[in-house]
Amino acid sequence: MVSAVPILEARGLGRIFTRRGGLFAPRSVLRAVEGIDLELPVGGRLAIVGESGCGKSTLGRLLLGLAAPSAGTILFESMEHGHRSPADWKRFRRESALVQQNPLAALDPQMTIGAQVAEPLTVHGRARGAAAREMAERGLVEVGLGPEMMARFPHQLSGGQRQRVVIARALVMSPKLVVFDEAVSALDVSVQAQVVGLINAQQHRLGLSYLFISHDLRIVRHVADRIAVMYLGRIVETGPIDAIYRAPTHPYTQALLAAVPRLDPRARRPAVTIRGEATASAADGPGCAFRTRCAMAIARCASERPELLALGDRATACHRAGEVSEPQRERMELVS
Ligand SMILES: Nc1ncnc2c1ncn2[C@@H]1O[C@H](COP(=O)(O)OP(=O)(O)OP(=O)(O)O)[C@@H](O)[C@H]1O
Repeated sequence: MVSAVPILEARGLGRIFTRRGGLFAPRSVLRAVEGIDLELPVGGRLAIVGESGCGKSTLGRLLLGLAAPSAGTILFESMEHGHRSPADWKRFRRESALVQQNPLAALDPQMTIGAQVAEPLTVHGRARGAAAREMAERGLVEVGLGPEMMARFPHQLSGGQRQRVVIARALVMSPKLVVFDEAVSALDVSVQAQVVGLINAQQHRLGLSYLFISHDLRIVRHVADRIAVMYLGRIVETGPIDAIYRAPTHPYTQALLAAVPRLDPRARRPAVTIRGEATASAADGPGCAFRTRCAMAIARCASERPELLALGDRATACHRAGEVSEPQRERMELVS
């Protein structure tokens, strides 16, 4: 059951990276994340999607306080990150977790699986010794791994088993908030399905609130209630996942979904990619950052940045939102 009270909120969130210039190149500023507003209700499951480099990981790290924002505020359980004392940060660290793509990099090759899953419990003073080991073993069983895994080392496990270990370690503290950042992207399709099932089961069991960051639109449908589509640092469309998949209104979301033919097994569309690439410079200036790749762009798109405007429980940042008809959409796919 999803509560209406947000556990996590972001307002006007931004992160700038300054790139040092070379001999002939001036310093440049990259707006990796800009103007992000979002709310995650207790028990909410929000997917963040978009192409590589659009700022998804940076957003996840900002929300977890692992990177400092250049602008905006983040509130977890109504407390601003910027106002946290060291003790408040400690509590937040206990109550939040990040699960990343590469389990081998996340695990220590020299430590047994049992010791690694128990580690957060001892580090945060929750349990130690036999009690911590028992909780770790239970955590492993909950992600479908037998107690015999306790004594093994990461290299003795398959990729899917290692990712389960990473999830067990993230969940052993019963966190309230988890950011899954491309958490299943490196796994085989069948293992992906198992891990997605596991995430769903654990979410249900713990009443977790989470962000699920992915570039893979086939997967997010199975793990999220709402979706936010990012393009060059900004959210361009957001809303309930079923409604957005059924009727996307932003041309970028439409193109992303059109590029995933297997979303709808009845559709016999070829896999297509959106023409061109997202270039960071397109986000500078007054217009829409997507206009250079958009088959629907008009003069206004170059002169005026579309705001993220709400319509009911969804919102879109496009001057031509919702104008695209089914036949036009087919043509758009052919253009790309
Ligand atoms: N520490 C950093 N210093 C400089 N630029 C950075 C840094 N971290 C990220 N960036 C840049 O910020 C932009 C957003 O990166 P980010 O990793 O958040 O995107 P992403 O959508 O998660 O992409 P991917 O899926 O490829 O990880 C990219 O252009 C990236 O090169």
